[in-house]
Amino acid sequence: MTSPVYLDYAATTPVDPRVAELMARHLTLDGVYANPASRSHMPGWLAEQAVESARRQVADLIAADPREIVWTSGATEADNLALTGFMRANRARGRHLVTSRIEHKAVVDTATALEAEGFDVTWLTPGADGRVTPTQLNDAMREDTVLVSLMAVNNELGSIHDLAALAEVIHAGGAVLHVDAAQATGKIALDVNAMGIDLMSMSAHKTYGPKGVGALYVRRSPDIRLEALIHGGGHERGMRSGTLPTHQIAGMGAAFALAGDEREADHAHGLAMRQRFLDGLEACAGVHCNTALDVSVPTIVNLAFDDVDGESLLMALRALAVSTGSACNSASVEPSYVLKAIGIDRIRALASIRFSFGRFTTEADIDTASAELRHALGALRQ
Ligand SMILES: Cc1ncc(COP(=O)(O)O)c(C=O)c1O
Ligand code: FES
Repeated sequence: MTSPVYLDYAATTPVDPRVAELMARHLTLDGVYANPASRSHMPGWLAEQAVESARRQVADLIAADPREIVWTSGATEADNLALTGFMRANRARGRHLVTSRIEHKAVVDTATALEAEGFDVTWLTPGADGRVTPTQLNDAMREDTVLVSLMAVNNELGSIHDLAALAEVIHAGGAVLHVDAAQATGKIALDVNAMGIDLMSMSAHKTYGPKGVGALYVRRSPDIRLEALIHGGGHERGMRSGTLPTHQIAGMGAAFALAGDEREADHAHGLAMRQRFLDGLEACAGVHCNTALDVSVPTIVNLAFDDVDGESLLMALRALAVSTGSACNSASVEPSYVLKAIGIDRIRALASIRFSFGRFTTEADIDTASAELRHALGALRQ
């Protein structure tokens, strides 16, 4: 069996070969293998240098100061640290958190756990374009609102939030903005100061870096206080203990440096691939776009198909590696909570598929995808 055409970049991207090569050099005796916390010898200093240079590369992509970057195991941990760490540390100031119904489970489930801990959560329902508006947010703000968590780019739809406009409302209300940017790094320009972002979760593996590493941006001025969730040796200024995985971190740094250098080229490639894909489906009847293309990243297209069932369609599309929604929920037979939240009915949500592509997707991949789809739709509708 030939391997399927990979169109699930939103679940994870392949590691860029330039990144993989660098990571390998950080694992063995010939390279930077020591514990970066070891202060008593040169191998330790070299490892520390590698970590600090990666910290600068990550900070540079988002126009932050390297001292504002805290390494984590991924965006899930960064989301947990941002929400739980912030709400617990700021309990005395207020107990109200605002978020949306289309956040990733790492935010949704953390906010739900905080509700059980006695915090109060307002769940905003975005519009059909997958976006919360500043007016809507303004209406949800209260005296005791301390934190608002909204994602930069939605992982199922690709929709982009207008963070700068939302941040204005949040800061006017005296609260802090946390952004889940797992799907945004390398896709849209990010500048924490220009956009008014106070906390931001990032992940390496959505941006051509390795799985198992991420970071949380934590604003220093004004200083954001967080209560640590992982206690131990006091690494990362006490915010996240644990020996730093030098090779993972170096990989994330290199991947983020490439993301900055290649963002425009990646974007242009994404637009061309999306156009080719949609052109290839023009002859198909009963295809609806769940993604609001004009306000979304070009690399995620969520489509609904009339008169077919999603599971049968996925089965018929075995030549393509695609999914009905997020990888985490792909074992579920329930329709996506994200599609439901933007007002898509159950039947259509069940017959929806997310196509996501990226840096290494070729025209031939796209042509195979549209041909397979045309064929499967024809066969299933007969
Ligand atoms: C929007 C969003 N947030 C968080 C995550 C989780 O990131 P990680 O796999 O790094 O924990 C993902 C990816 O699955 C995501 O798409
Ligand atoms: S963590 Fe995002 S799909 Fe699972």
